[in-house]
Amino acid sequence: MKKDVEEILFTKDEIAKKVKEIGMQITKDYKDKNEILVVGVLKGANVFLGDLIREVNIPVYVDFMAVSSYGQSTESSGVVRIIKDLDTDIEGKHVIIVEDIVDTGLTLKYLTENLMSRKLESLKICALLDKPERRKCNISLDYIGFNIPDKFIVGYGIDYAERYRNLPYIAVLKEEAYQ
Ligand SMILES: O=P(O)(O)OC[C@H]1O[C@H](OP(=O)(O)OP(=O)(O)O)[C@H](O)[C@@H]1O
Ligand code: HPA
Ligand SMILES: [Mg+2]
Repeated sequence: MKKDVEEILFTKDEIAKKVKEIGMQITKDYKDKNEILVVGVLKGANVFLGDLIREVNIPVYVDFMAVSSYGQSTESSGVVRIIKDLDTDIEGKHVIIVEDIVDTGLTLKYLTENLMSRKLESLKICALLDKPERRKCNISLDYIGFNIPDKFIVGYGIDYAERYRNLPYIAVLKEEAYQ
């Protein structure tokens, strides 16, 4: 796995520091609410969500949606498929969508429109990584960890063709690894 890595963008410690900061900010912003519901977007956001909720110091409920648009490619198919919907009714809830990466933005556009139709109390978006150069639609992010350049990255939950999710850091993949 490591031989396929061109460059480490963020180390394990840098990620942990950033996740802690985001967790503190969420705690502050929602301190007057009884609870929040965090919706993780599987599979990529799984690792980030696991670390993030342990840095939030108010009652957190967790649910997941699974969507996919990249499959075996480094380019979005443009078609977002729901593979698993939420288990719970989110009407009246304060919801935060937790994403690993925002690239074209198509996944989040689809998800926000879908969740907004369920009459929730409030909706915010938290993404660890933002690749703004590649955006194909307009979405506003409430919590962002790092801005990244227009390169295909892996690690800390994020895959290429289902591989590299278990790298503890976030890295740029060598081109030959996916050609
Ligand atoms: O902004 P976009 O261009 O839509 O890309 C971002 C989405 O793409 C990845 O998911 P993917 O479809 O690869 O599924 P996965 O999380 O199971 O890897 C990533 O985890 C985001 O959910
Ligand atoms: O840079 C990326 N890497 C892996 N998966 C992704 N999905 C959107 N962008 C990316
Ligand atoms: Mg993927």
